[in-house]
Amino acid sequence: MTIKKIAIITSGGDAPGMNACIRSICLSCESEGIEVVGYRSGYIGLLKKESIPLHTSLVQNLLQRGGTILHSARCEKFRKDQYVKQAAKNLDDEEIDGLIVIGGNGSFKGAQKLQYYWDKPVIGVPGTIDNDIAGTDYTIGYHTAIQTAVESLDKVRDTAEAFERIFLVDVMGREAGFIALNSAISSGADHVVLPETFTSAAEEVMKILDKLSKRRLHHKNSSHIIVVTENIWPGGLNILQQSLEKETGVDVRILTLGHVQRGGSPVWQDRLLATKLGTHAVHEMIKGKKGVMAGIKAAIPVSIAFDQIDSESKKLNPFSMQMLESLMLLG
Ligand SMILES: Nc1ncnc2c1ncn2[C@@H]1O[C@H](COP(=O)(O)OP(=O)(O)O)[C@@H](O)[C@H]1O
Ligand SMILES: O=P(O)(O)OC[C@H]1O[C@](O)(COP(=O)(O)O)[C@@H](O)[C@@H]1O
Repeated sequence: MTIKKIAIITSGGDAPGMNACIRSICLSCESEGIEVVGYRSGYIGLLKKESIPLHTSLVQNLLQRGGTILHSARCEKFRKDQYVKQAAKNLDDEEIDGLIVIGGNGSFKGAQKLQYYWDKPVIGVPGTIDNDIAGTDYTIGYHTAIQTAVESLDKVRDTAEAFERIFLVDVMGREAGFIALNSAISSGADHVVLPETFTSAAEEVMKILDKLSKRRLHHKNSSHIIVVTENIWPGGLNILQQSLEKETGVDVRILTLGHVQRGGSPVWQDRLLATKLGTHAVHEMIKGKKGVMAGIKAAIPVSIAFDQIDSESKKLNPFSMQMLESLMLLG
């Protein structure tokens, strides 16, 4: 089948580098003589037929811009088959020959369903700060989110040190510890609470107290930074704050980094990844591939079928986890 016109959506949590990916898709299509449109706000735009032509003039200077010019959204309706069928019909009505979905795991579930009801190709590109998509080493936005977290953690260290305080810093990741683990290592944090290793609040408090007392043998009167993955602490971080204040007598403060981790100009790793994956997605579509994610393995673009993406298989790096245990005791 000849591809004459394709569409793009950005769906789920936005991530720095989504714009760079849109640019890459448009430029690759331009050189192949393919027309490109974008639907606004993910699957919502697809259902409302809200498309805009993406001329190459529109994507100039987009490489370095955070956010997504197409806007993003979570569309609950799309979980129902009737709406997926409606989207397939809308794409046919607009004579679209292929769809590229830039998003996370949820967006790919929608893309997989759409592929079931639509005979033209649907290709996913992993875009989420969480890096929680199996089958790809990295996702677009992940490196920028870590950079943002590390810059904040460095600043927190300055004020924590001045007051000899303990800081609990809440970072994003949904149910995955990739941002937490790597921002903790890169900022020299004293402890990290990860969903992958969390057992119970009581056990984690014991671990924290043990680390703090060992660290104090080396560094008296020092500050402590504890990075905690969001949504993990039963009852919220103020419960941990209270128990640490009680046990140590030290002032404990909480900082939630929140959505700043999703914003900002993408770092070079995300620009490069987004550019590679956007181009790869277009080339794969031209070759006739469908129902796949364009991912990256050892710096080489790969294609993985949606039904082969095993969400359990994406693990934190075991070397990093071991290293963290030994380094954190020394500061
Ligand atoms: N099981 C599903 N079936 C169909 N569509 C889904 C499904 N899960 C998620 N989606 C669609 O993908 C959107 C984004 O999913 P979400 O999990 O919020 O973000 P992300 O794609 O970043 O993981 C949802 O709002 C919905 O429109
Ligand atoms: O913007 P919202 O709806 O508050 O969502 C917050 C969630 O989105 C994320 O920032 C990104 O997650 P997804 O890319 O999977 O959507 C998570 O880290 C966080 O838990």
